[in-house]
Amino acid sequence: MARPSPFFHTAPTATADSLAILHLTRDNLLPIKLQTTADDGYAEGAVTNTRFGSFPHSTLIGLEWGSQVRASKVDTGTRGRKGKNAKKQEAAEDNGVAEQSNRKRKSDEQPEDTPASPTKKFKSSNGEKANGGKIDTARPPIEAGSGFIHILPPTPEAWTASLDHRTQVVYTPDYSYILQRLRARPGSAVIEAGAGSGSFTHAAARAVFNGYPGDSSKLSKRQSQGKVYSYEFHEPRVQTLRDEIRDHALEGIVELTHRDVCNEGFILQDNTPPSVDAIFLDLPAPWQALKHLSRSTPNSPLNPHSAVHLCTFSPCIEQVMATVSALRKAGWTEINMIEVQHKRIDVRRERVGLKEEGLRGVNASAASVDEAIGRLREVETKLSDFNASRAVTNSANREEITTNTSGQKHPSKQERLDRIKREAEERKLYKEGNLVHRTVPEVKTHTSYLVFAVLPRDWNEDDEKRCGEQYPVDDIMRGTPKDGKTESSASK
Ligand SMILES: C[S@@+](CC[C@H](N)C(=O)[O-])C[C@H]1O[C@@H](n2cnc3c(N)ncnc32)[C@H](O)[C@@H]1O
Repeated sequence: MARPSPFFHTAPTATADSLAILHLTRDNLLPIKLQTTADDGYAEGAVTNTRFGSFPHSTLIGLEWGSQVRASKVDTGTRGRKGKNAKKQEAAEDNGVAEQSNRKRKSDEQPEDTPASPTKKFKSSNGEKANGGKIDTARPPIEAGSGFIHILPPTPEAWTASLDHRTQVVYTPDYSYILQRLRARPGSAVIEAGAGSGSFTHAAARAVFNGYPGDSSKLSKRQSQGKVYSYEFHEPRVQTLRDEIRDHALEGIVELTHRDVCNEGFILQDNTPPSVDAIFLDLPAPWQALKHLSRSTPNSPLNPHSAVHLCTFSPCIEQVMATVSALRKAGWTEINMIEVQHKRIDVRRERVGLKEEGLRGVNASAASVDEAIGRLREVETKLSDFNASRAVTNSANREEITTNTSGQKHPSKQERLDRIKREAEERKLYKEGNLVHRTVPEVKTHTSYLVFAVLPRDWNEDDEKRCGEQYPVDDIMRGTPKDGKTESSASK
């Protein structure tokens, strides 16, 4: 029985030795492997350092997915006994992290308020730092109160948002649309070239997954094992993706081949061709690979029993034109081009008015003419009282409470802000204001043109004859199926 992939079978809680995604902010996610044993010298065991503080894995293991986790104070333990330089460097890192986390997030702030820091992300994506001495008994961690994160299960979407970018990647808005148009479903066989950073690979693997190799007894006779055939010609990328496929238990679902598909085609390592229903080409010159995607070439990688759906992903219109022209010449049909213009929509309550002065995330200008006039009157009265009384001559004391000729007490600005803050605690802020929505412009999606096409299955006179015998046209027109029953009697 194959080891289950965390992308297809997620335990209800985060377990040791499994992949988890730490959600730092909306655009900053960090993949880590949860460990029980420490190899980095922290007294608390394995620890992941983030800009929002340190997170011993013992505080993460066993949590339900989606839980909020507070940062902990960690003791560097044996890390402190390492070489002088390493010690210095680590101290600097620790100070940096602590300083950042204090500055960036008070314990009651939302992660979404803070912009992501891409430079930091992959430094800490390894999570744990250089090895120190092994620690067998981890010290219970103490809550630091400096920040928090959320722990998420691994999914292709979270992986895309957190993976180490070796290349431009295909983002979720694009690949969800592509996989749907390619009709990728459990049991499909899909070609993907080039595999690059493996973003599309994970999404495609989930789309086609219907069991592990060796479990074929669970499939019906008509079902085949879903599979992604990935190709990449850049050797270091192949090696990194191969390691990830192994770590994520996707071997058997994803078959990665180191090959230049434009020159060498889609033959697998064992010199056999795959037999696929769908093809996704994310290459600089996809039209050069089309000559290998014909039904007539020897060792054709196309499934002879079904129509084949194709998508190419190109950043410029010249590439699209070259691809479309090659597709037409090669007999592909239903050729069309799509550009996914994904927009993230921010929906929130917008509160406007003077009673919002000093509160966060509001527009504290007057909400109506009446409110503006009221405030002007207040200022006028205060000014005339001030001039009349001449009680305070020093401009620095103007904001102080004074008893004036009108007999009124004018609160200082600080008193007004304190009052507004007190009153806000009593208000149901989530219900107030106008519900507004705006598109967020900076959604991460590599805008490209998607060209789709379909290559129908080959059809000859024998196929026509066989089909005619199986579904006689005259009988169908008379409403008499092959077994002699009329449609109405058959449906009774
Ligand atoms: C934009 S990246 C693909 C990103 C990938 N789809 C993802 O979602 O992470 C393009 C990849 O195609 C690879 N490539 C370019 N020409 C190729 C060829 N002829 N055969 C195989 N791979 C190729 C490049 O090395 C690069 O890694």
